[in-house]
Amino acid sequence: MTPILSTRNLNLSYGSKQVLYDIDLPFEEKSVTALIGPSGCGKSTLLRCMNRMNDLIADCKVTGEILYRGEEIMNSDPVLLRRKIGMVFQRPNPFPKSIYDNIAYGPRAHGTKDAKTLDNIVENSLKGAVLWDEVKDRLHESALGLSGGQQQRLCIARTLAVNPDVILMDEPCSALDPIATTKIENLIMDLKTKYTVIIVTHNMQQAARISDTTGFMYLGKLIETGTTGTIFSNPKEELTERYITGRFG
Ligand SMILES: Nc1ncnc2c1ncn2[C@@H]1O[C@H](COP(=O)(O)OP(=O)(O)OP(=O)(O)O)[C@@H](O)[C@H]1O
Repeated sequence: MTPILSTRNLNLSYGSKQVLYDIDLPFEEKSVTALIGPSGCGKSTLLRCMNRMNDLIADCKVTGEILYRGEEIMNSDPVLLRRKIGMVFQRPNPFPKSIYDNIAYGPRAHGTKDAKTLDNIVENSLKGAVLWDEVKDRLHESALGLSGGQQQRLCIARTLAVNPDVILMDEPCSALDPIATTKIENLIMDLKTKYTVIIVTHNMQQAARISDTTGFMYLGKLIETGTTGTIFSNPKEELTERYITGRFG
């Protein structure tokens, strides 16, 4: 199978400090890939490369290839790329606007004006993020009145509203309680029927529960990647085994 997204010989430096080394990693379509590894190993940096978020950081230098559907992403329009490869952050970051306007913001920015079309996008995106039933009677109230878990599902719905292919998630549950975390984990498993999900997580149980493929990183290198079952039960590398058994990290 051809991966939807892949990196080849990807190196990245912030100024004189190199933080990613020769990363070769394919991401299969409609699957969940978890990136794990100790703090500072480069997981978020790698994730941010996938939709050129690192372009926004001064003195960040990237070399190598990142192919999205066979095309080098550095040749793409970053705004269009971020529409196809959306991102959900660690802390829910709704706009200080109504629930409706949070979701309609992206489609409006991309030129959708028709009210009925926007209504449909808002409803379908909220349904896609399993939030519709909880908010359908308060769409015009402030999104800041939602709980943290609801805000995070709203941010996922906001990503879905512009019809992405890939959703990047940077520790999306780290600010949430266990019940809200379970809802997001269940949602991620639903999302992979339509989307490709790449998630950075510190929580190894979470990676084991929800991902199909796991990549283990250490000091900016991809040490090992494989099916999640294999990485957690029979890793090839001793370093991976030491990490997943909690002997460092
Ligand atoms: N904007 C930046 N400028 C300079 N250095 C940075 C920047 N962002 C990250 N770094 C450095 O790059 C390295 C990798 O950081 P990154 O956040 O990608 O790691 P991580 O594995 O996601 O860590 P964590 O799990 O703690 O979030 C770290 O040494 C970090 O200090």
